[in-house]
Amino acid sequence: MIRVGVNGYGTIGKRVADAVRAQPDMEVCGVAKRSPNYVAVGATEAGYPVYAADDDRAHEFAAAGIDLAGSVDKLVAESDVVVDATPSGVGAENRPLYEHHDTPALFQGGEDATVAEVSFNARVNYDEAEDADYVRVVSCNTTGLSRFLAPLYENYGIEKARVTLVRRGGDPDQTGRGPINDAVPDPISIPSHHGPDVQTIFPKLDIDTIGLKVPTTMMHLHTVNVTLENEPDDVTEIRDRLRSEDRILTIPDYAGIDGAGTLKDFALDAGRPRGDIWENCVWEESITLRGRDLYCMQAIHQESDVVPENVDAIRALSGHLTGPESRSLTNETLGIGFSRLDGRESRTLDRQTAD
Ligand SMILES: NC(=O)C1=CN([C@@H]2O[C@H](COP(=O)(O)OP(=O)(O)OC[C@H]3O[C@@H](n4cnc5c(N)ncnc54)[C@H](OP(=O)(O)O)[C@@H]3O)[C@@H](O)[C@H]2O)C=CC1
Ligand SMILES: O=C(OP(=O)(O)O)[C@H](O)COP(=O)(O)O
Repeated sequence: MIRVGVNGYGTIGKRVADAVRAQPDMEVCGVAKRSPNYVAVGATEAGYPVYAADDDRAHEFAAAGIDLAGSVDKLVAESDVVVDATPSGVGAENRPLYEHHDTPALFQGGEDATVAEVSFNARVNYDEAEDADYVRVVSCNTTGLSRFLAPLYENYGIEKARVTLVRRGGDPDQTGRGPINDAVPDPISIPSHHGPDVQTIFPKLDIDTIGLKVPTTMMHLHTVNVTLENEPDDVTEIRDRLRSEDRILTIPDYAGIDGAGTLKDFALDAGRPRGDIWENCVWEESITLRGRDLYCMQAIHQESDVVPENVDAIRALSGHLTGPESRSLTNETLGIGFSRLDGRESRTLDRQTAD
């Protein structure tokens, strides 16, 4: 059993902890939290030993009636691997703690790429993490782009990728974020950090990215334009390649899923925990070919798409399963890949091919 400690139990940390607990070869040895709020209460109710991320605030946990198992130092010492899911920049400050205990660690996409030896995506470069002690799981948007680009890169070659990222303003629990009535270039300069970040996964890829923020908490939405090196036979060939990817959910036109709202409703109806959508969500109708130019739109659930990647990165660091074995086990245990939309045809796309 791989003993996993989770340092930072927020949006990402709590999801990673639950996903780790679902694995037959892993156990959660504890989670570190800074504030004794409702999320900390949830951790105790879920049965996770709670450790203090900040010793100076330990007395606040006692006052709130939350028993602590110790300080984060003890959690790191007892873990085989630590998943650091603290806010951007804090992970880098924590790295000396992991080094001190000789404990391998994962960092998240809010950290600079220099925080770790390898930036990770399970579909593309699992093997590179096998010899590493410190791995960074790239951000939600970068994960979504890497999954989408991988089959295109492998099968056709990519001359150039151009992506506009319509970014959610904040997560549902981030009550202070916005905008609340605007569409804001973010960043206003081009490229956004996502292009260079994708290049930490595909070092030779030519990609430009543009970002803006809008007033929603649900999902990010990408418009993607890829100039392929070799022309596919037709658009259904692309659709079928995307369909065969384990962490891409393709949405047929009949489904009536017209945006992030219906996607979230679909996930809740399907009984997904917290309404999470671990897969990229690609609208089949949007897949369009003009010669070697491919156009497409996809939605990315920012709170959850990196969760299976964290699970696979833990295995990569521990080195006891291959990438395909790990991905398949993670998918099976979390329920990734099953969709009640499977096997249904998209009328519009088939018409487009017939034309
Ligand atoms: N949210 C998202 O959409 C995504 C986030 N990421 C990345 O994941 C990482 C975590 O983000 P997210 O889960 O959203 O963050 P949250 O703010 O939701 O959670 C952060 C957690 O870290 C704890 N924490 C805060 N400050 C410290 C500190 N100084 N030392 C130790 N622990 C601390 C918080 O504790 P407390 O609440 O008790 O203060 C909380 O438990 C970031 O790198 C982010 O960029 C990646 C993909 C998507
Ligand atoms: O990793 C994320 O997005 P990103 O890929 O735009 O950096 C998360 O959605 C966090 O984004 P935030 O930096 O807007 O909180």
